Amino acid sequence: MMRLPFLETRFLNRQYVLRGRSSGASIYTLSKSFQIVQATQELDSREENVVDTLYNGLLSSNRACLAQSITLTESTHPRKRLQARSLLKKALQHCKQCQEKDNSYSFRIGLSGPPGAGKSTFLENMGKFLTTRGEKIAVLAVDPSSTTNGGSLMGDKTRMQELSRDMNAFIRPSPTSGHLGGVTRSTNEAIIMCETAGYKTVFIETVGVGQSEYAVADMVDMFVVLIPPAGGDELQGLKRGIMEHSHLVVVNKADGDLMEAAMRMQYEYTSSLKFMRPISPNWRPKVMKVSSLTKEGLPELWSVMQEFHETMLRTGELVETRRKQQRVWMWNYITQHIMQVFREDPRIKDNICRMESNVEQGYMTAGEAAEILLHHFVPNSML
Ligand SMILES: Nc1nc2c(ncn2[C@@H]2O[C@H](COP(=O)(O)OP(=O)(O)OP(=O)(O)O)[C@@H](O)[C@H]2O)c(=O)[nH]1
Repeated sequence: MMRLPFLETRFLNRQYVLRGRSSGASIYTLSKSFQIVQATQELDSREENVVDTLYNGLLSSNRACLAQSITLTESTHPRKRLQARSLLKKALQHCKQCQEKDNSYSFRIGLSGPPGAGKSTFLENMGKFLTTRGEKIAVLAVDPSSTTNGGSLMGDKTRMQELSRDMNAFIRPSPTSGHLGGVTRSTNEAIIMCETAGYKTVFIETVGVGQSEYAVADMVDMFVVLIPPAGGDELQGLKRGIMEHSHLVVVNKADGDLMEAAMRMQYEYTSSLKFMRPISPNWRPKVMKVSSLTKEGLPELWSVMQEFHETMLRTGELVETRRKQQRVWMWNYITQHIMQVFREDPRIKDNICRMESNVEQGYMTAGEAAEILLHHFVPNSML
């Protein structure tokens, strides 16, 4: 047994100690059979107190505790990660008990749409509509662009001002750092925290309609795309992707001079549905139009959303989809993390470019280059 600061490492037969991040934030043992065990250590009594206070705060729906709990899950500090894990375990147990007791499942809704489609206005007014009916709603923003430009587009603006003052609403801007994997992981965990705090309707909002936005589709029950009535060529090109991923397309700004264009858009999208494979065996995607400004169509839209939730619960599809999603995410995180460790490994880093060039120029097959790199990484592996 070998001791490392903060972490206890278990050595199985042939294992290699790897630094998970350049900051040395986490240390992993990698076994011969590629089994990865993240070393852990018990929480001390102060840390346990922190976790208990946050958990009790969540149960009493304390918004400050909810915000702190989410911040904890976003931390990459090893001690904080340990606390986050302990808190998440309690939170998950609580959610599971609620589900088993009265089959009460939260409703996770992904909302995407190009900039300017009216997402903030929509969430502000839909949110108010729901909170006045006594619902508790959470809005979590995910800004995939923040992972490449280091800043959050959505965090910069003051959005949903009225809703943010509403005691029945909780709004959280996007985490501003980390790679997409990190951001989506934080969002997954933030959803659990919100649900533990009694926010039974959780909106996950992303800017844009592209590949990274569709990642959000894999963490929600219902994926909704909000589009403006006149989308131009760009939106036209994305139409197929939008239709393939969405349970519901909402044409916003169906008011005043834009009403006619909104109707045309609704018709066009409805027609193209005929040529699409249904996204679910129990639900046929719908195209609706609303005005977030005048609030027209919002109650009808909510009825359809509820119909979806009820159908998915009744048929068991919601539970089944969530199970699949969790499995997929687990492997996504593992893959992302291993790739990061691999690329940053000093034995690999300097050789990557050379191997890529060898492969590109035909001096080596892709398989051979991969084998060489993997041998540097796990010298005794049976490749
Ligand atoms: N006429 C009309 N205008 C709307 C409606 N909803 C939003 N808008 C306007 O559209 C513009 C963009 O609205 P936002 O809510 O900021 O849009 P967004 O999608 O959140 O934009 P980003 O934050 O840039 O992604 C604003 O000027 C809104 O007033 C609507 O239903 N009807």
